[in-house]
Amino acid sequence: MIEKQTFRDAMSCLGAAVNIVTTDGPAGRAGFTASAVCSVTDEPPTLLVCLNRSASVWPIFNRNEALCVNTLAAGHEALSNLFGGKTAMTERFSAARWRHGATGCPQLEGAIVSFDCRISQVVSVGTHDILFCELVALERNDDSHGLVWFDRGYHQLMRPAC
Ligand SMILES: NC(=O)C1=CN([C@@H]2O[C@H](COP(=O)(O)OP(=O)(O)OC[C@H]3O[C@@H](n4cnc5c(N)ncnc54)[C@H](O)[C@@H]3O)[C@@H](O)[C@H]2O)C=CC1
Ligand SMILES: Cc1cc2nc3c(=O)[nH]c(=O)nc-3n(C[C@H](O)[C@H](O)[C@H](O)COP(=O)(O)O)c2cc1C
Repeated sequence: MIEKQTFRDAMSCLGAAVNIVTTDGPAGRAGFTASAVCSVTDEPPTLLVCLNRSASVWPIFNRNEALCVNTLAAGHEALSNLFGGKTAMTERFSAARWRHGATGCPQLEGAIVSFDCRISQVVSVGTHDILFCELVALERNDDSHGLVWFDRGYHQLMRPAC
């Protein structure tokens, strides 16, 4: 049996994009930072987000049935920490500018890419819900540099000079 801490230490070796996942709808507005985001299939275009059921935002995502994955750019480190927990929702959202896409979920101005989605399926595994999200619309910003969560810290990724 692998200990939880041993698993986490190993997972900290996997670099991942950092995202602010937002929702809005009948249950209200919410957002949280997530590195557990992954492409699933391109027919239909679908990604997944893993959300801890003990997070304060879980009941809101569970009821709204739509979300937007906003992939963060270099310079978004403080915003990522703000959405990383223990902060009031109004404080999180007042720290940035947002647009509203097809689903009505908040899209972060300056995100590298925003995936506006409907939640198509939810599977519970252990402490988390895996939210399968079918793409409705997307917005890209090809000018900013990237941001990765690796070894418990942020690392900026420069685009190659052309
Ligand atoms: N999948 C998740 O729920 C993740 C949660 N976090 C949370 O952010 C905070 C800071 O994380 P780190 O500085 O990276 O240190 P950490 O030691 O808590 O986590 C190291 C790595 O383990 C994985 N991990 C952490 N908590 C997990 C969870 N509850 N379930 C599944 N995988 C998990 C992630 O890949 C994470 O980067 C912690 O509170 C952590 O729980 C961070 C990354 C992913
Ligand atoms: C870099 C980073 C990545 C995270 N990734 C995830 C994730 O993939 N899934 C998740 O459920 N929580 C993740 N978290 C933790 C949530 O952002 C946090 O639990 C969420 O903001 C809810 O906190 P609250 O219960 O205080 O509102 C991450 C936190 C950080 C700082």
